[in-house]
Amino acid sequence: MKNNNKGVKGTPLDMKALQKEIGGLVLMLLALFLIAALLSFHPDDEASFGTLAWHDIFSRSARDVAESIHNPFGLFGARISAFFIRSFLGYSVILPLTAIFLWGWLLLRAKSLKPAILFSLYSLAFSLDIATMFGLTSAPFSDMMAGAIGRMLAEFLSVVIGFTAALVLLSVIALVLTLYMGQTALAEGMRLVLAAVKSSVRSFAAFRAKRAEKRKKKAELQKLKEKKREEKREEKRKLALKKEAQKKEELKKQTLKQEPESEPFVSASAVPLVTPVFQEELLLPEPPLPEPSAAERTPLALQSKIPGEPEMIIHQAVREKEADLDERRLKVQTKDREPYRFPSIDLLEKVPDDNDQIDQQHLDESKRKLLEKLKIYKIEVKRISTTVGPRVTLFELELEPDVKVSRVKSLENDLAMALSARGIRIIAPIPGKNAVGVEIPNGKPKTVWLRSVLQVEKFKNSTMMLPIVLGKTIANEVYIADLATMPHLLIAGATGAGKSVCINVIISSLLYACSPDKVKFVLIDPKRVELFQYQHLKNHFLMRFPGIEEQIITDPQKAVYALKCVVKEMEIRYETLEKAGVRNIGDHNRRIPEEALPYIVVVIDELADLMITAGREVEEPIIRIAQLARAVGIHLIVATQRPSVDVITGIIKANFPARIAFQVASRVDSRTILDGSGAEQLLGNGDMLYQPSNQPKSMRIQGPYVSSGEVEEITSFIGSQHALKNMYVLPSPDINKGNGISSSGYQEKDGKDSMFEEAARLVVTHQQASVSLLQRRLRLGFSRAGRVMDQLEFSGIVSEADGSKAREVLIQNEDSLELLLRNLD
Ligand SMILES: Nc1ncnc2c1ncn2[C@@H]1O[C@H](COP(=O)(O)OP(=O)(O)OP(=O)(O)O)[C@@H](O)[C@H]1O
Repeated sequence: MKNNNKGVKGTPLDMKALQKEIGGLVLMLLALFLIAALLSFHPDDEASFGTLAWHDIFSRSARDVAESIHNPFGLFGARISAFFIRSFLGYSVILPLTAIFLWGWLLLRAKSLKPAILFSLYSLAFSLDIATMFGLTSAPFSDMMAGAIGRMLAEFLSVVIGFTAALVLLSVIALVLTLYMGQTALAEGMRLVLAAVKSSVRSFAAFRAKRAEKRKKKAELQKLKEKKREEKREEKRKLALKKEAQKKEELKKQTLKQEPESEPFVSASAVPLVTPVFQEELLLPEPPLPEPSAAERTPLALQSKIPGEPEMIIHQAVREKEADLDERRLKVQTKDREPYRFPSIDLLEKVPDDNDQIDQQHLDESKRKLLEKLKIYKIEVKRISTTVGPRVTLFELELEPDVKVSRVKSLENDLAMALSARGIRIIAPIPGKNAVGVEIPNGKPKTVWLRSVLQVEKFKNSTMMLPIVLGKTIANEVYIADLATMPHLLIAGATGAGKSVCINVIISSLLYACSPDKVKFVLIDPKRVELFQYQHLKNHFLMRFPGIEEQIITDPQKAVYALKCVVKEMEIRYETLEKAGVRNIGDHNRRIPEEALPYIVVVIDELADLMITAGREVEEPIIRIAQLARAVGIHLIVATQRPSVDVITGIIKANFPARIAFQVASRVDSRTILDGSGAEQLLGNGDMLYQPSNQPKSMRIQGPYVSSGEVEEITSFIGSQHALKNMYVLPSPDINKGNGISSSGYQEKDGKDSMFEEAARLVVTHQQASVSLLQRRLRLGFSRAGRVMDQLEFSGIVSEADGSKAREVLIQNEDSLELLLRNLD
């Protein structure tokens, strides 16, 4: 017989109800998420994810972009809200989203869906009406209320029935909807929504209370277990002590039996043991630490072993093979048949005689304090090995198997206090090793001189394209990186920490390694004082810019121009490579050596100064170069003393995988630069953490020191030579045609957007220069409209952007505009 049990769980009917409930809950949560993301819309987020496609949302670059996102729902929330506001119905979409919530609620409660259908229709009609109304107006916030659909409908209506009739019609529709439908559907809908919200809040509160109760119970259970375990341990200990005492007693009896006539002598081990404390008191003191003799101090790779302490192995410092740089061919002939001489190494000051002796006393002292502190926290160390670097010593601690690595990491501040030293850094664990690293500053820090790191075989025989010496690692190894593979470098750190010295070292390395045919520099120095010494390089290494005299750029507006010239050069180079049928500059130069292209190194010493004055205008070309220039041999070195997210924006960071952090004020600053802490513990004076683009962890390096006197010597030596006949002039961003790599996909004419002239006429007719006007009237996307506005500014049609103030239209009437457009042609 068939059982018709409708109410029993597990029947098909019940499953259906469950599915509906789950569906309802999902709809409610989705609606709440979308509403919250929409209300958290932040206009700056669009700039951050501007170049990130939807499908890149899980990529590595997305993680960096996500850091600069203001929307609390992250990248996804930011994109969704921007989609609703820009491409859909603007904020008016909130009503249809509320309708989704209502659907969910009614499904969950298994109620009739009629009110939801009514409310959906009403909300859709009402939001379309409102969005179109805002689309008709040009109030500052109207763009955000209308969205693309509202603007499109407004445009259509104003063409078909005119602006006034459209406004009247829409107002009447809104009134009718509010008065008639509103009384029924809206009232009902709102009542239900309110009921749903109240009930959700109540359920959530109940859920939280339940969880708190559960947690409390769990904690009590844990305590009970711990107590029992402790009791068991105590019992075991007592038993062991009892056994030990019995053993001793027996031993004593035997001894007394064997030596009845001997002198009464009480040895420490023969004393009957009553308590473990007594036993500890009777232990003989450890022999005093032997003073290290002079002979012990000198050899490297020695071992120290103090009874009761883990043995210490001192690693031998790497001895770099020296080489005389002046032995190579110093005189070469440039492409335009001018002789060129490389600077001699003798232009750098002689390195003071520095002995390699290890400060053994400081080493032992640091080790003792370190172990003492670890002992307090019950962290047992099996073995220690040390490597003495130029500024810090690395203690590698091999821990007992049961010690957690994270415990040592949490002691960073306590250890710093115990050793009364700044600059203690804990690496837990050391990558690839079963050990924790503790870096402790040396008692007597050593300066690493530029001459000493250039005079090595590694540099002399380097096959790198653009070798730059970054300094010495903790093992005293000279570290050379290839700028050509980096391919761009971000340098950040507090003022006075060593950024400028580092830039001088990098440029000097390149001057010692490359001829003027191989590398050229674009130097941008908004601080005006850092790079002026390189003026001497103007006839050999510095790029020229069309229309401006200066070769070292200090003015922010000229910096934007110079960067745009570099972007143009990059585009032309792409065309050249395409024509030659090669993939990168290396292949091109090998295939057509007579037309070899020089590498271009763009140095910006103080990005913050540029970002403050030129903002997005400067960010845009930097990002374009950073994203595309690697294959064509253009490399950026950007330094800043302000490691904040408004200077190192997510998108800049995403495109500079190789970074150097000098000492910074806080952990937050360190994170901004390196995505991890550590730079706040650095010592200044060239002590850096270098994050290579191809490795997950940063490494500590001591940067070399080069004085401004030495830089002056090198540059004036080069400047005193015959000027090159053919100087490299960058193309003007506007004059040259062609755009081989236009990533935006829109047509360009003479470097300008195809809508440029129409946009110019529009802003002059309306005497209003806003990006939203261009978006609305010319149906351009947000970023394209922004670019067109930049072109209008560059052609002198509108003023430059000034914070929140609207731009001014600089051309008063259409006749003057036509004249200007003809001249631009
Ligand atoms: N590698 C180094 N070795 C030894 N001392 C150094 C090193 N680098 C920098 N210093 C010392 O620190 C001082 C400041 O360095 P530098 O001018 O490079 O700092 P900065 O970070 O560029 O500062 P700012 O942002 O104010 O320009 C130098 O004058 C020098 O005395």
